[in-house]
Amino acid sequence: MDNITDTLLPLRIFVVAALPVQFNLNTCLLSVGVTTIAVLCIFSSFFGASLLDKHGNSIPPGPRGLPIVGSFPFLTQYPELTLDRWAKRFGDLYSVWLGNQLFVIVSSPAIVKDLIVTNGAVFSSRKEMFIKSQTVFAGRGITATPYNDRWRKHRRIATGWLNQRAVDSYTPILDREATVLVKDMYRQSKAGTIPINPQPHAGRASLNNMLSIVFGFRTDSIYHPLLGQALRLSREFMNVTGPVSNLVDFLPWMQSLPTTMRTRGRNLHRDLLDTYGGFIKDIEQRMQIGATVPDCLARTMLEAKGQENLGHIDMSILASAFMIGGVETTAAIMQWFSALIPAHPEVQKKAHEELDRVVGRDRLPAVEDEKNLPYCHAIIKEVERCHNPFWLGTPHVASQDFTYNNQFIPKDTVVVLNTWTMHHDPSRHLSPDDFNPDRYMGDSLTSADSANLTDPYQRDHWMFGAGRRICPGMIVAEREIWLTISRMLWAFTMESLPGEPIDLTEYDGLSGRSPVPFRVNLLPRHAKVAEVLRIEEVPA
Ligand code: HEM
Repeated sequence: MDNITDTLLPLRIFVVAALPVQFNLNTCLLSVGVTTIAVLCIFSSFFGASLLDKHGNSIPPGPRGLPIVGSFPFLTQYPELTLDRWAKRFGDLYSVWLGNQLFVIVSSPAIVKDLIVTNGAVFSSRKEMFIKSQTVFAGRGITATPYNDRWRKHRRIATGWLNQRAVDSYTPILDREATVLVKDMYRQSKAGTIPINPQPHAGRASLNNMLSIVFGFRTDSIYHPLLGQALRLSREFMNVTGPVSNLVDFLPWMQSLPTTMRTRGRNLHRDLLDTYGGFIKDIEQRMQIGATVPDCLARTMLEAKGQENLGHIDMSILASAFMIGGVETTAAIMQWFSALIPAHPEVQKKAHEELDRVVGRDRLPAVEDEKNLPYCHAIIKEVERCHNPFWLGTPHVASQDFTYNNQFIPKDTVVVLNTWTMHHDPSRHLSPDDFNPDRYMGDSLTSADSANLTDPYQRDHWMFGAGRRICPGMIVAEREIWLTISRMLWAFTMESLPGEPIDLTEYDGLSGRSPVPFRVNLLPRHAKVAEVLRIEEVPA
């Protein structure tokens, strides 16, 4: 195919897509179709790249979508379920158009490995989305940065703070927050006599861990105003910047218009700088007057800012990426755990038996106990398989043309890991809709180690992404989740309330997901709970 035909192909795709619309509607609406085609002619240049490689291989098949907006309208609610339906129809590698942007959706571990891991040099970039990269992160932010030197620098700083040795050094922080979580739940539930909503407790445990690591301080109560503010910022970030959160990213002509989405993006940028940039300024001032500043990421960045050429916005956005990436995520797993366990008393009973046998009732489970508590370890993996907070992860981008098994993936294509489909593949996970931790018995690996397995079908799950952009916070996240969940299991029997079933299908959030608010009864399991937690008295 010659170049002219190449350039016109997207237009043809559009015209084909537009035909059923015109056919079904009355002649009055025909003019809408004609206008739409005219508009598309103007924007057809945005499709830009050729959709065939030099051997004539075309892009993977996929749903046709609607004129102009492509498949966007089908992905605004429960996108993971729509992607799963399409995977069944179009296969493990298929194309989706959102506005002028081509996405390929990858639904099999083998293809994830071939593309994202083995060909990591090609598939490790990010699309500079208008809202996320340009507006909210102002061209910075490790999560959104293309595969370039700036990303390498930020990734090096992040890994320095999140590697095994670093995580070992601040395990006392994670340990303290996990105990505080259980104590606060015990107190707020008045020793199990009134039901509570676990959400603020999970949120504060995660927030305090990240605040301590990034800024060297913590909040002292679930009513601290920073908790609401931090959770609001994370949620707003997930809602405006998710892979299919807004059409403005995919329709460039909308980007100069004063849309609500653009305003939200700008406000979020301002709020992140005010909040997290504000903490950095405070720390810098304290350092300038020689006050003591605890060891934390912000101090490290300030000390290295000359050498690393880090400006205030760089530091604020990197800190924001930690606060956004590290709070809502781990908190969501704790919440899904608290929502799932009351519905599975048999799972809870087995975990309690294991904890009594291995840890006993005189102390809380610790980091070292994990290897001897395979069932509790398996519960966590199963929660993560069933309720990955990010079904669509953070998409990668092809930085050059690539042909895979005779299917063409043009440069700048966005590549999405369809983790819902991979987590529910019955050939990998028998009866995938069941919550069944037994499926992970015998898998003693951490998720960080599991991600390095040669056989991608043996990997536990895909919650942390894959390849060179894989979540650098895995080690801290896993340790934090282990300490909080194993201690909740140790301390409480968790029960739902009569007449108040916990909804396990609905969720809050467009990109990051957590359960809709619910309450549970947390009954202390034995008389030693208060003693071990050193709770003198519970307020009446
Ligand atoms: C349950 C907890 C978590 C989940 C599910 C999660 C998930 C993810 C995913 C899916 C990605 C994208 C990976 C890819 O591109 O393939 C990611 C990236 C990232 N995560 Fe996490 N994450 C979690 C916890 C954390 C924590 C605790 C931190 C920080 C302390 C963190 C910091 C980051 C950063 C900085 C990136 C960007 C990496 C890059 O683009 O190079 N995450 N995370």
